[in-house]
Amino acid sequence: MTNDRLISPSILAADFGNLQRDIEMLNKSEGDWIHVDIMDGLFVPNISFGFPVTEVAYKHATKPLDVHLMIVDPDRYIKRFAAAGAAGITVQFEACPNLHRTVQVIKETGCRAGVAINPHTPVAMLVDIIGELDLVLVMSVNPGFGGQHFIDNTYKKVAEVKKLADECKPDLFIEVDGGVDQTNAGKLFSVGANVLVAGSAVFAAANPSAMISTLKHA
Ligand SMILES: O=C(CO)[C@@H](O)[C@H](O)COP(=O)(O)O
Ligand SMILES: [Fe+2]
Repeated sequence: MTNDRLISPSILAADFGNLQRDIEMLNKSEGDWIHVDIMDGLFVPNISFGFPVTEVAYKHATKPLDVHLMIVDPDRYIKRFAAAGAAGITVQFEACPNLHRTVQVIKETGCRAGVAINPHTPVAMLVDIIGELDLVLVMSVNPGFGGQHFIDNTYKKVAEVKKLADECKPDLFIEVDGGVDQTNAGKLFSVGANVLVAGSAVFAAANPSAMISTLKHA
């Protein structure tokens, strides 16, 4: 497995009536992680799901759970998501007034620590913390919903994260999330992303597993 072109399909777009089936499909696919979107109706204007669904995903998955917390005050729930099966936990920069402490709490659980930045948040806001992170997630839509249109300014931001990472954190995972499909995946990898999240592109495809392969080799 190469480490520079990972795909993290988002189960937000899965069929929740057939979640076990969809996770088993992901297990057999070329996908690397399984992206789990947690939305609280406060940080974002939508509620997705919480611990029970995360636990079901963990029970059936043979791949690491990549948990994306779009919630206010995430410190309250980090340990519980780790116990529910997260391998990595990503919090939103905009939801964390004491970000070093939050990252420390994630690391204490043994999970990979990630920070996501919204489309309007400059990459420069991460300068003083990037060395502590395992993953930076560049949001390419405003978080809260699947199926939104990819924001083109993301390419520039990914290149900026890559430049920073080359200076102080060469093994950083640089993840992109929102509106990722076969029209932008290749360019995202070429400007420095090494993990792509895809929900609608995968689960709306006639052959989701083949779409995962298409994205991975874009
Ligand atoms: O975090 C989010 C949305 O806020 C994502 O992870 C979505 O689940 C991606 O869905 P698509 O844009 O790929 O449909
Ligand atoms: Fe996400």
